Amino acid sequence: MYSPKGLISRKLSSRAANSPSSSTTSSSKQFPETSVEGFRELSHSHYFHSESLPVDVQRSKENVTVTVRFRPLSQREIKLGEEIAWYADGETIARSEKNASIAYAYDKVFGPTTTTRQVYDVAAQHVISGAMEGINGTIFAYGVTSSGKTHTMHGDQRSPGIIPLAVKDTFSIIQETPSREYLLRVSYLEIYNEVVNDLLNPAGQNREDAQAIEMAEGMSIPNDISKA
Ligand SMILES: Nc1ncnc2c1ncn2[C@@H]1O[C@H](COP(=O)(O)OP(=O)(O)OP(=O)(O)O)[C@@H](O)[C@H]1O
Repeated sequence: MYSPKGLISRKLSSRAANSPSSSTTSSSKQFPETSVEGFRELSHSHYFHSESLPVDVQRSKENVTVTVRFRPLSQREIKLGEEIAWYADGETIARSEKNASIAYAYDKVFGPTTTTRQVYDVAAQHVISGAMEGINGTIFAYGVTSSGKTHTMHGDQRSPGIIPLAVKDTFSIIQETPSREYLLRVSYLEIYNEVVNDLLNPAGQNREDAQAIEMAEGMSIPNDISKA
């Protein structure tokens, strides 16, 4: 369901302005070209895709939404004298610092001060509530190395990521709906260089399960529900 190197979802309305390889995108078939093109341009950001209902139903009638999150420069990058190359111009535009005429439009663009909670509320929460009502949904993050995918998806105790926030919401909904019986299955996967890694496999190369379990325990999920 989740990859710390990337996140996916279902309705896309990625629109890239001034990009030769992308125009208004209204179907998921056009998604790969549009997202990959934009992604390569945005080195300190990553895409956040969510399926199910769009971020803004009034504005978008697409099944897939694409959200961009810019992270702040790291201390190391600041020391190296690196500069911000792209910034969030308003709520939907990613604009080049060097050439203001180059801009890409998305369903939502978050700047470096945005919290993961805010990203979750806008771009992911509706996928979880939809899934609990039987609407299939997918959320994935996609971006270059160090763009912030793990920070957004996994997070830490201080700033829980999309996965722990989604798990918490899922169990809250279960708790609030005693008349219905739920069966939850959980997997934790990473797709890297087209290889799928099972992050819950103790023999796997890239284990993040210990940290994930620690975080889930810290979120006090009631015993009777966590065993369901
Ligand atoms: N929104 C943010 N605010 C503050 N720091 C961030 C943010 N996003 C990422 N970082 C920091 O940037 C660094 C790189 O982020 P992260 O490890 O999440 O990237 P990644 O895309 O998962 O990288 P990789 O593909 O190499 O696994 C980390 O130190 C992380 O804490």
